Formats: sequence, C-alpha cells, structure tokens
Amino acid sequence: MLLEAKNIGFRYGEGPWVLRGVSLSLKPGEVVGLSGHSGCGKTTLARVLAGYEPPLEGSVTLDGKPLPKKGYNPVQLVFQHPEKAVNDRWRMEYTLRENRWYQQKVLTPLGIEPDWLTRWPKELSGGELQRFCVARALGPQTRFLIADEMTTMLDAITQAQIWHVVLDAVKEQNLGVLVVSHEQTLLERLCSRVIDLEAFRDHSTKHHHPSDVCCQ
Ligand SMILES: Nc1ncnc2c1ncn2[C@@H]1O[C@H](COP(=O)(O)OP(=O)(O)OP(=O)(O)O)[C@@H](O)[C@H]1O
Repeated sequence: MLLEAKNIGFRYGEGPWVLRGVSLSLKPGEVVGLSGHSGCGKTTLARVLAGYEPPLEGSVTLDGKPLPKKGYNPVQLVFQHPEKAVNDRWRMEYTLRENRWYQQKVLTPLGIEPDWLTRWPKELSGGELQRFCVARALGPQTRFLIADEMTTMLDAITQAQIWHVVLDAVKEQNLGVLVVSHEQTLLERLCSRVIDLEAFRDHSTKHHHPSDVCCQ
C-alpha cells in the first residue's frame, strides 16, 4: 500500500498558493520527515494528505485509489494541539471510542492512567490529552500516520515514550509515518529520509496567482 501525493496545489480561498507542484510518496513501514520554515505549508500538506482538505490541483491516493470518503480513514492525522482535536463534552473513554478499533494495548505504554479515562478533556494536561490522540489514531486499520508537530509541546521523556509506541507500530503493523517537524534533531533521529517542503518553492513560484498578472 502506497500513500502518494502527486502535483498537489492548494490555497485558501483566493489567497496565494500555499502548495504548488508538491509530490511525495510514503511506503508502509517507512518513517519519513517533512521539514520547512514556519508558514511554508507543512500543516496544510498534512491536512491534504489525510483527506481533511481536497487538493485544488493534483491527487492524493492510497494504492492508486482516492482516500475513502466514508468509514475508517487509514491515513490518521495527529495535530500539535490536542485540545483542538477532542470534543470537550466527551469523557476521554468516549473520545477514544471515536475510533472503535483503537487498541487497548497501547494505553499503558503511552502512559495513560486508567483513571484518566473517566475525566473530561479540561481535566487533563496538554501532554496527557495528546497521549489519547495518539492512542485514538493507532487503530489496527491505520496504515499511515501523519504526525504534525505531534510531540513539539512535550518534554523529552514524554516525547520518547510516545515515539517508542509509534515506532513499535511501525514494526508490528508496518505503519508508514510522516513526521512533520521543524526540529532537525528529531527528524534525524527518527527518519530514514527527510523531505524539505521548501524544495518545491522554486517550482511553485513559476506559477502565478491570477492577481499577480497585471491587466492593463
Ligand atoms: N485557514 C487558513 N486560511 C487562510 N490562510 C491560512 C489558513 N491556514 C493557514 N494559512 C496560511 O497558509 C500558509 C501555510 O500555513 P501552514 O499552517 O500550513 O504552515 P506551516 O508550515 O505548518 O507553519 P508552522 O510551522 O508555523 O506551523 C501560511 O501563510 C498561513 O498563514
């Protein structure tokens, strides 16, 4: 199974192109980095790859087919800010069950305490909430994980704990992971290769936004 983005173009409304001519592919069991300066479009690409935003140009496919519109999404996205990714009116056990195939076995290795399950999101710290978001994303049917600055706000020990669980899933269920981060040391430690999103910029500037064209 291959996750493939071909010639992706995306912009918000009539704004400038954020992504243009971006292509990448991710194989099962592969851990690949995505780097680039702040604002260059990493989060936008992460959202496009996981099917949250349809690309305006190009395609995202899984084994040559579009991402499924219904049912389980085999491409799971974990964001930097877990509080935006959970429903504050759901207790944590309900949040977890949002992915009805979530795996109980990852809870302890992720450091999730049993009594956190009955708490509301506002009763947990950001790091504790993020562990739930990772657990929710790691269902057995997950083929690819897009980790968008997933551990940026966490201390080193919690970061290591979470990545340990994710790398186990890479080995055990042949999960492919895209590590979106501006932390070079993290990317070097985890990834077999790193894609620099800025490398596509030269290409993108060859295409002009309609408002760049002067009409006289
Ligand atoms: N909802 C939105 N509406 C309009 N513009 C947006 C929206 N979200 C992002 N942008 C713009 O798109 C560009 C890319 O943003 P994006 O969040 O993808 O960058 P990033 O590389 O992930 O940045 P960072 O590393 O700071 O998180 C930025 O110029 C940003 O201002």
